[in-house]
Amino acid sequence: MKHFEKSVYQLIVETSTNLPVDVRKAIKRAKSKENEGTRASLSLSTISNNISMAETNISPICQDTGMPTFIVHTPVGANQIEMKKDILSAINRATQNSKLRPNSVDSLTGENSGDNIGEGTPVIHFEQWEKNDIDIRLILKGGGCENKNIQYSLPMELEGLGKAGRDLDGIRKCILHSVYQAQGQGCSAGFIGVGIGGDRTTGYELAKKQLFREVYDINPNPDLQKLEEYVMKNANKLGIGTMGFGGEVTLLGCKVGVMNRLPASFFVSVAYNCWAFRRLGVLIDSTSGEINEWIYDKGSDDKTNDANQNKVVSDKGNHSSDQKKVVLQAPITEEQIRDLKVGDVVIINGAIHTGRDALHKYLMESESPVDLNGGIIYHCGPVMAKVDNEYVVKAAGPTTSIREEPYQGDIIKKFGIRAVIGKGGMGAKTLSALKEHGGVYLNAIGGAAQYYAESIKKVDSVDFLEFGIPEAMWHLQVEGFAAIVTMDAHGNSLHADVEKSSLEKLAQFKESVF
Ligand SMILES: O=C(O)C[C@H](O)C(=O)O
Ligand code: SF4
Repeated sequence: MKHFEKSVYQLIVETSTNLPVDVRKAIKRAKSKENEGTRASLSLSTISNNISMAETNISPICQDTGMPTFIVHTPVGANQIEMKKDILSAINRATQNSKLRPNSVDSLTGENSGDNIGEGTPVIHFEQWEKNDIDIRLILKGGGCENKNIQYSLPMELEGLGKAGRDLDGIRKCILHSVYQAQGQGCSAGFIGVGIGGDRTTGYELAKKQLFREVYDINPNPDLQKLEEYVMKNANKLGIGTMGFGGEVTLLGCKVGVMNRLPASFFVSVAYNCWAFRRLGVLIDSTSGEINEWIYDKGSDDKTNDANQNKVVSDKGNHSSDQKKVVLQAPITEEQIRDLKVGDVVIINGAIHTGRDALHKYLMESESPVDLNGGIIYHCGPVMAKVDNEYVVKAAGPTTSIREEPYQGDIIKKFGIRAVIGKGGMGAKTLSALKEHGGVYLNAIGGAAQYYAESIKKVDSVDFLEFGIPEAMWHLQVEGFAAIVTMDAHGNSLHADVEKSSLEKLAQFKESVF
């Protein structure tokens, strides 16, 4: 199979950079349901714009290219050992060419392997079938949405919904709860795959497998079809919206599968996938290794961007006249920060510094290599390329901020940081530090990695490269970097408000339906 490696490489590049048509359609539909000018609508414009940019630039849609997971069906007698070698080679090549971010991290030492290859990564499932072609499907599911997966063990008591029993109605409650608990942190609006039954392991596998179904297919099982339709109709009533900003559309797809279980166990496993729902597949000729056919429609001609695309979040926020647009340049003063309120749009120029999990832990015990007084921290793990010995940003959207909740408040105060950019919001401890010290939390659009990469004009330098590319502290110069104040120095948090109101809305689904 002379061309197999090249075909797998093509599959990886397309999956990372070119969103499938059914996903684009779902995003376009969501956009049409949001009122013009709202935060949700403007965020969806940024997302659509980002999707087009990724396709044009042949660069990752989102900087987190996830856990590459392949499901391969091979003809009887095909050499799976050779295929695996080729898949690893293609993964390595795609990583070196900045189509994938190096994402394989040693869980004990924290060392990044640098090529996406390591114990357990990538994931490759082989199965035989009685056809002549090789069917190979790939999903790149990022870590932020993976963290929002959830597994329920019935019967149980669910927040807002009461008792969930071992029946279709109990399953219904679990699914609605799963959407609620994700809030905007998995880059809503999202897609869910649900696995009913199995054990803890196969339940999650079944859930993830559902994500390989087309967004607009119809479940052949009438009960599950009914359930999927119900969830699609009702989950959006939770009002969480794109990025958790509030809005009409929270869920873009729901696919449910079922398998047998043990008498003692009843699991409902939910795999949450962000809007950057990257999965494609190919049928490959098992003699030549050439691609015969693409299994899902690839993006290309369905341009989802619209007239609003370049206005993005820099337009007025949610129809309120006291929300303003402010240009900030570090170092920022306390006075400038105290002047900002939730809903304001901020345009950042000048220096920002990336920092995520490893850096926050480090800064708790050690000094910063640069002066952060009045500075801006960006929760981001970019994709970088080295061109002529200089680093160039290839993709750089925000990462989920809540992971830094144990550290952030202390770090803001210790180093005099004035603004934190991320996504999904932070908790009570950070909110109180923002109030005490005079700081803001700025929400960028999760997944919009091409859009933000464009506003990064220069990489000044880097510290802690030994943490790996995503975890290093990159010192960047930005121009026109737009984000929304979602937590201010007056104790207000849009995230806390949306969480509270969505919990109230969840309670309307308490009564039994099925
Ligand atoms: O690791 C990242 O860059 C982002 C992650 O997928 C997240 O959603 O937090
Ligand atoms: S940052 Fe958002 S869009 Fe990207 S992988 Fe994470 S959850 Fe998905």
